[in-house]
Amino acid sequence: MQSILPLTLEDIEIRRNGKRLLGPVSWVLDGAGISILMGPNGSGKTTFLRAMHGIERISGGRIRWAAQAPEVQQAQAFVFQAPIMMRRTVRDSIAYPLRLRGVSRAQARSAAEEWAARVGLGAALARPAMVLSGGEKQKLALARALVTAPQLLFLDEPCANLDGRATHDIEHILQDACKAGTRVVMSTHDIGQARRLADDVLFLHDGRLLETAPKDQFFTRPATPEGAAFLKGDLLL
Ligand SMILES: Nc1ncnc2c1ncn2[C@@H]1O[C@H](COP(=O)(O)OP(=O)(O)OP(=O)(O)O)[C@@H](O)[C@H]1O
Repeated sequence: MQSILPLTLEDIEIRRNGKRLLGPVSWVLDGAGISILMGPNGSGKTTFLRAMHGIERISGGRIRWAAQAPEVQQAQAFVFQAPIMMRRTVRDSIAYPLRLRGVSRAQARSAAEEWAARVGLGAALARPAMVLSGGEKQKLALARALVTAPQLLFLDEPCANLDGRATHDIEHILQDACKAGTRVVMSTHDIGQARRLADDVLFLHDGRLLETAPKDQFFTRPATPEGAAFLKGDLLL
């Protein structure tokens, strides 16, 4: 399949009710690895991820992909902070994106079982997805996203409801997905997680992309006073 990357953002801006939520932001998403969005609450991380994924109306600027619409949609996935569950079992929920892509029922079920085991839901295959705990829903959402081996995966705070063990497992799954060729872009509040996972960091403040830097550079020599203050744990007003 043709690569959907690079994704080029040219001065994109998002405004709602006269308020600027994001932008203007320019960025090119390409290559391999894990990019991590950091920034204080309300700095625009979720809005930025949603804009790239194509589910946020753009008020200005341009978004360009290297491929056409159907491929672009099929080759990417998004794990939401509060994933929406279907009225299906865990097994069928994970199998669903494959069924949509025309994979046979038997193959989809077998891939779903493999992914359920990988995210630690192997014992929950027959349970309704709706009754899972918050952390289990996040794991299911990750399995449902990765079962199609997407070229590009967006995640919004994927470990927000998870304990240390589950976070560790998810981080390894993301690193494996990355090695298998999935480009990952995610937000996190957890500076430790960014240090563990990031290849590069995008630092947002007040809807503006203040820094884009390789991880080591951002953590040792942030280029802006806001970035430095954020890393020190100061409140950014
Ligand atoms: N649909 C909307 N209409 C109006 N304002 C919105 C809308 N969605 C988000 N906002 C506002 O846009 C700003 C950016 O929100 P966003 O959720 O993108 O930030 P964030 O960095 O992801 O925050 P957090 O870390 O708290 O999840 C916030 O001030 C938020 O209140």
